[in-house]
Amino acid sequence: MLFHIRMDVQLPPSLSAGEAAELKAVEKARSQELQQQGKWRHLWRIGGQYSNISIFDVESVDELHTLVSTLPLFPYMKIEVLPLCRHPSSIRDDDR
Ligand SMILES: O=C(O)C[C@H]1C=CC(=O)O1
Repeated sequence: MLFHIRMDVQLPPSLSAGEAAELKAVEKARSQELQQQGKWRHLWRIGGQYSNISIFDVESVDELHTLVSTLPLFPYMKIEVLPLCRHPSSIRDDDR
């Protein structure tokens, strides 16, 4: 199952620069692990914003929820999820 996800990050001003850097490093490692596993299929920065557009490829809504809600930055992100279905006119075999 594919999901289009938008993540808007808002770190609290109370977080020190060191704490923010550590959190971002842990988040980066986790996101790269999920990308290696093929779960986090695409990751794009939205220009000019601390936000991304991602495509997740998971087995279920429960799996999606578990992966997203355990991201280190989850407490500091607003997340929007759109479930994706195969378009009948798509020429791409992996669009499912
Ligand atoms: O930077 C972000 O968009 C938030 C998050 C997603 C991947 C990552 O390394 O951080």
